[in-house]
Amino acid sequence: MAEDAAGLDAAASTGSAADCTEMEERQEEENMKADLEASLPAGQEASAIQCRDVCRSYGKLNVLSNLNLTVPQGHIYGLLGPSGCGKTTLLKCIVGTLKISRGHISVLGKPPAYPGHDVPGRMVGYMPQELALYNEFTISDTLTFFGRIHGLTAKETRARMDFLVDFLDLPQKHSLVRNLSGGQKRRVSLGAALLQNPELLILDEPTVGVDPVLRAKIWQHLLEIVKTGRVSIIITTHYIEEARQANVVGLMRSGCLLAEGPPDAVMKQHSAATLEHAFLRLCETSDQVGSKRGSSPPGGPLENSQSFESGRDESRPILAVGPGAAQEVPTYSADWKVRARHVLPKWRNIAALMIKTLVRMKRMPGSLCFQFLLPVIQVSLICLCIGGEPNEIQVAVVNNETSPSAYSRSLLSFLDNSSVHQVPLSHAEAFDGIHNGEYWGVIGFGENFTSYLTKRMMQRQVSREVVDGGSVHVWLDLTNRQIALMLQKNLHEAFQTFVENKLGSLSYLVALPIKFEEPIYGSLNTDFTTFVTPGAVLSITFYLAVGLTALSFVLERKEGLLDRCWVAGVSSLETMLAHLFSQLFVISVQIVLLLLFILLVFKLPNEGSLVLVVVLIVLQGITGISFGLVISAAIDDEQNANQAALGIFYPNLILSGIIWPVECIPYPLRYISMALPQTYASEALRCIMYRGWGLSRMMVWRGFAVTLGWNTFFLVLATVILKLRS
Ligand SMILES: Nc1ncnc2c1ncn2[C@@H]1O[C@H](COP(=O)(O)OP(=O)(O)OP(=O)(O)O)[C@@H](O)[C@H]1O
Repeated sequence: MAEDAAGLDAAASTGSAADCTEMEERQEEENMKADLEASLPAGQEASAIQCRDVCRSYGKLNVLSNLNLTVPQGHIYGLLGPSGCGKTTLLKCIVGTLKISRGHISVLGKPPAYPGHDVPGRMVGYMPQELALYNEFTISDTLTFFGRIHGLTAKETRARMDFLVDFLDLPQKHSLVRNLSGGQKRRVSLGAALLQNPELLILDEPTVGVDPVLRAKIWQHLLEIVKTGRVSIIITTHYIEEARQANVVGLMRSGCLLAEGPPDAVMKQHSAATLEHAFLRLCETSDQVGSKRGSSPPGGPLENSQSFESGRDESRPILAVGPGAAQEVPTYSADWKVRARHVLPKWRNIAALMIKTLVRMKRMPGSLCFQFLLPVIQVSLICLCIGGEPNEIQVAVVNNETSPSAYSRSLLSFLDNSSVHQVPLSHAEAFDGIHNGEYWGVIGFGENFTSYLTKRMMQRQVSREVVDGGSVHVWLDLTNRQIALMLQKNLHEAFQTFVENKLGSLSYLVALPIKFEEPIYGSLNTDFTTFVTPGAVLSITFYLAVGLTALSFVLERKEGLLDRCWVAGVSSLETMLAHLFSQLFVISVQIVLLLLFILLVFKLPNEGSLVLVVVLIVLQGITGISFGLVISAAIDDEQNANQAALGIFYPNLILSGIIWPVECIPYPLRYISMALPQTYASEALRCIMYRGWGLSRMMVWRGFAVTLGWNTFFLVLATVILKLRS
């Protein structure tokens, strides 16, 4: 506390002797530069990283404000600062996973992600703050995966792996990452950053959760690898004192660099015995000057820090190292071939990512089986439970005829007994029962039904009483339309069979004057299942692909895996293509199983080309993957991603005419329905399967065209969102 108070006093006296202090500071800066230059081995004055006037904000929150930082070549740079001051953000800007809003960054001679530059790529080893490891991988899988991306041969990877397992004191290399302790996982993550012997190491808190002995060993290794002068390291740590081993430290606060220089020089300048005290003094001085200037704009400490030290360049740290902020930004150029190569996807990376997905699938056999079987289960449930004939429908029968040869008995015998269960009752019991919900209908016959019906059949003119008495009277509970319709249909069919039985060739005399000829397409027995299934197959394929894609990407981003792969040199396009190809494998198996079930088990007809059927379903799967990519590009959190995927499920299912014909949708909504990915596609699939149509028919090619259109739109949208958000 005494020291803190002294620091505050010193800061207070700064204002009264401003000129004097300024001169002293300049002198100190000169001394610092001299110290740093003296610490540089000959020929290493070049800088590995240069940040000039770097600004970066998240929305309205300014995280980096005119930050200047220089990491000399062949040095360890310890970046220190309190939690939330912007260290991780700065590192992400340096490796290129975040774009800066203003300023200039040069990493190993060029801006990050510059065409033809290997940053991100092989030149940089990045250990993010998150563990960023695949839990289903073993240590060996993890290092092999990054080895593949960096283009190491299997032999090189093995040699490095053996060294790193030994050096980082890792468990057996066949241990699963998910079974490792927190500290062991961090060491695997560090191993992945060190794997390819990069020229630049960017380590975000590599020693958190690591025991002091291993921490010392890691620092010793870092000091050793920089000795050659080829490797430069920037490291953040919460253990401020361990940064004394760094060649240069940068003290950061509220998005600005307060000081930068060799640790001893920083401590000397602030008459502090430890780096922690030096940092405390710097903060106090910064606060003093800030409050003296009265410049406390709203927006929190990040903005306050911009007004550090009155009368000097705000962006300049107290102890600048290397070229000043005013240095001109160099211009870079790359010819079109390099630019084209930079944009084109690398098959090596795509293959590495696909192998990664396959290895993960292999490690999760339960989940893979579920993925394969889920669509089959869903479509089986649809075929079994939707559109079939109701069974054992309870119907009350009030028959006032008693004779065993009565027509009423004969007619009732033609009623399908498996679907209609007849319960003979008295008039009162029957109506009590239907009012109590025990029966779906009451079928009534008058006592003269047989004689009246005979008269109706034989005589040209009959009275109204004869017509009424010779009719079957039916009272229905129409609250369930499907059951009521089935009862009506069964009664009509029973009557038709009865008439044919009684009148034989003369039955046409009592037939309705409407004759349904052989159907042009489909069969007379077509049920609702036949209508629903094609659309359901498309919808199932689409949604499973949406779910898998959206969730896997959101989770990978959340765990820092996407960033880590990007820094290793994998582009967003390569990630998307690899995901698309590996998902295509899953979709293909799903589709084969789906088709086997609907065509062979549930015997749905397919009059058209099986190739067209398969291609259309695969394209719908790709639409699902593309839509999943849009969700994962736009949404960071898995809960929101889930909600987005589920949120569109029901409206899309209803509006696409999958469970009920589009013709029933009222007009303003019909336009939306027509634009949806599955409306015309379902229609096209029905046309192929039931009408045997090919691509020459508009209703078929329109389904393909709309699906391809959506695929393109979703993929472009996902790419644009990813670009805008990086
Ligand atoms: N994706 C983001 N969206 C919005 N704000 C963010 C985001 N990432 C970081 N921030 C904010 O930016 C500020 C700096 O965060 P950053 O992670 O760079 O700090 P840090 O110095 O690395 O902290 P720590 O030492 O705790 O890791 C914090 O206020 C944080 O809340």
